[in-house]
Amino acid sequence: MDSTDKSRREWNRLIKSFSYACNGFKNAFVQERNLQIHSLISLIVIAAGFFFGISKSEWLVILLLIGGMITAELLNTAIERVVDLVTKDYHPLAKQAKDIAAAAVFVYAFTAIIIGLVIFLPYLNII
Ligand SMILES: Nc1ncnc2c1ncn2[C@@H]1O[C@H](COP(=O)(O)OP(=O)(O)OP(=O)(O)O)[C@@H](O)[C@H]1O
Repeated sequence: MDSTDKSRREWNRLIKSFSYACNGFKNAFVQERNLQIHSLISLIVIAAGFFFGISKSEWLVILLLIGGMITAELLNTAIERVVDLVTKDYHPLAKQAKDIAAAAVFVYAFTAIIIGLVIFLPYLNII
């Protein structure tokens, strides 16, 4: 196999991985109301960023928060699916796994809200 074939196969693998990730996002988005709500809030925050003309460093923080929030929600969904795959019966460890994953999203969301307020409140001339 020459190097052109090898790099074509690498590209195909990369494209396949990307399409699996797109499918994963689509599935989670269609089925998870929380992910839809977080995506909507993200769009509102982006619109607010344009409206208030926030600085470049503020944009970087906001984008990091949005990416982190959606990533946390996706990981939470993945954990829920794995738990449901392992058992449909009540199990204290299943409960712990789901509740801890949900807590991770909550902690991230709470942090994001605080940082969001620190960024946007000065633009509202409230503080
Ligand atoms: N197999 C299980 N064993 C024990 N507790 C479970 C099990 N499955 C879910 N639970 C618990 O029941 C509650 C509801 O879980 P559920 O799977 O409906 O997710 P959820 O928190 O409603 O999230 P979502 O709305 O994203 O589905 C949670 O406290 C969860 O820990």
